[in-house]
Amino acid sequence: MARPVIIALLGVDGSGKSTQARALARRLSERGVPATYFENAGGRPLWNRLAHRLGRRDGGHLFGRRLYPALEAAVRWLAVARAVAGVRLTGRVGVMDRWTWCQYVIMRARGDRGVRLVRAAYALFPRPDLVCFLAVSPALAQRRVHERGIDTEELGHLAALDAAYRALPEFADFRVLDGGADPTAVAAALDRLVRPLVTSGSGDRARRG
Ligand SMILES: Cc1cn([C@H]2C[C@H](O)[C@@H](COP(=O)(O)OP(=O)(O)O)O2)c(=O)[nH]c1=O
Repeated sequence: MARPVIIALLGVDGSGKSTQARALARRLSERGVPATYFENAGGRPLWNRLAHRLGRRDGGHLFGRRLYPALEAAVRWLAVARAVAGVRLTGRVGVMDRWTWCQYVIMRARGDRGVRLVRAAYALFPRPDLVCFLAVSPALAQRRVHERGIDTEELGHLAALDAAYRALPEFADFRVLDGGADPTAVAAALDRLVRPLVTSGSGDRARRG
């Protein structure tokens, strides 16, 4: 059985990952390349809702600065494991909204300890065949998050996330797309990068090189 293709979209909150990843999975499936969208979240909205209910500011405030990142990393580990199992069992292309790096980045941006430990725990996950970083200015990201109306983001935090992505040792291997561009242009750019990896009628990888 051929190893299924995994495509990951990364970027700060509001960069358009979810919108673009969902649309990409849909386009691929419509074109005869069965694809599934996976949201590899760390459960932050859930933790925050729980915290608000218990009268705390957010998940970090409720669980503390050591336990909260561990909980978030564990939830994301489970999500990524489920996504990897999903594509391996079905052979479908996996379009990943976030990947392991998002956890390291959020921990670095918050100044959490334990990134090396989390990296070790995530080391068993495969490297996606294509990783796209949707680059947006913190101001645009903040505006989009605000308009989405689910949560809010500090400008400084968005800038710290962006910097943490760019500081990743793997960043040079990511394909950087202008996430602030018109969504149809972003989708077209994604399609151009994805096309050589997939063959119509199957989720199998079109072998490169
Ligand atoms: C991609 C995109 C999203 N949006 C909106 C849709 C969402 O309400 C919000 C955030 O997009 P979303 O795809 O949810 O971003 P992320 O998953 O990276 O957090 O911005 C735009 O207004 N313009 C765009 O080009």
